[in-house]
Amino acid sequence: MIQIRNISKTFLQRHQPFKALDNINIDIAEGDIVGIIGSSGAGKSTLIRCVNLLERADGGQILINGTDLMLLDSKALARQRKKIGMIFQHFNLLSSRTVFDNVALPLELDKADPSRIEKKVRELLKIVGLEDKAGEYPRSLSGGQKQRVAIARALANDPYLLLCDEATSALDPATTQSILQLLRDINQRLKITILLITHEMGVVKAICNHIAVIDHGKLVAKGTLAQLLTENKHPILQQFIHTDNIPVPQDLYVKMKPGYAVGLNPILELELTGNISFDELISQLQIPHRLIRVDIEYVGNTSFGKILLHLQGTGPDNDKALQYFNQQGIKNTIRGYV
Ligand SMILES: Nc1ncnc2c1ncn2[C@@H]1O[C@H](COP(=O)(O)OP(=O)(O)OP(=O)(O)O)[C@@H](O)[C@H]1O
Repeated sequence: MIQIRNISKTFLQRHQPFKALDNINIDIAEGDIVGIIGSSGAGKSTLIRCVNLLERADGGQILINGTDLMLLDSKALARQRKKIGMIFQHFNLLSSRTVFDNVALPLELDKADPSRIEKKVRELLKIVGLEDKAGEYPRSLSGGQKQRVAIARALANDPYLLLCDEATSALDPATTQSILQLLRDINQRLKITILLITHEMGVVKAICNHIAVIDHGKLVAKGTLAQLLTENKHPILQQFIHTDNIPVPQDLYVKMKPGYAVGLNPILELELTGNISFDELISQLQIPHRLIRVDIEYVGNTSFGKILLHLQGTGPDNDKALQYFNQQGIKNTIRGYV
């Protein structure tokens, strides 16, 4: 269990104190993947650096299974730090060392014997899928491969916690997915708790069980993604929900009329914001209809996103359906009539 307790951090900016973190409290359970999100300058990097004391907070506690890292002397802190791995946006590999030697570095610093280093590095390279790259130099690797090397290096001392500072921000979407998959595997297979910071909502949606939202140095929300989307309306969370209108397909668009006329049926855009699941909505909609487009995501037992629907019941039936949506608090917009 990792407990971040009352962590504040003040920097001097042009001789003036600036509070980058203001009394942050977060609990991280063993085996969790926690994402810290927030806009640029919110304090994410500062917070993650306070966790392994790369940055020393003004006050507060960083409790790891009850031990407060802030109170340790430098020797004891160094011992604890070995058990906290960290990866960065720009990988931070040593260009003069091969892949093998980059991964071996923490073990060499720890004065491990060569046979143990050999065995451990081979094992780590296998975990990250780079067994065949041991002798290469970082310059000949892709961004994703470099991050894999950095992950292997971060795992060298068998950490219980992995800190990821914008670890996928320099990678393309496909590579991002593969690195996230690797992080998920590591979390599950090696039982390593992960604390990551990101400004990419996709990253959080892909792997985090819990989320903390930081804004101007303050913790403004925390919980599961589903909880945050349903209970907390902080503007930063709205980015999770699709806001663009769904385009009406061309064949319907050309026939669409702006107002009701006898024989026409409404084309509706519905917005699901977590209060009802898509499956439940469809099962409750007991009138003829056609789903034109569904752009939703499942988060836990709820659904978020938009649906374009052509109601095809009788006039009164269509009205009843609209009434039902309103009663359920489902935002609905009539885009036109066909
Ligand atoms: N060493 C420092 N000296 C002075 N101010 C600093 C220092 N480090 C960070 N800050 C300030 O603290 C605030 C938070 O910075 P931080 O890097 O933690 O934000 P962030 O949320 O990680 O942003 P980004 O996503 O852009 O990296 C910023 O206003 C930054 O200018």
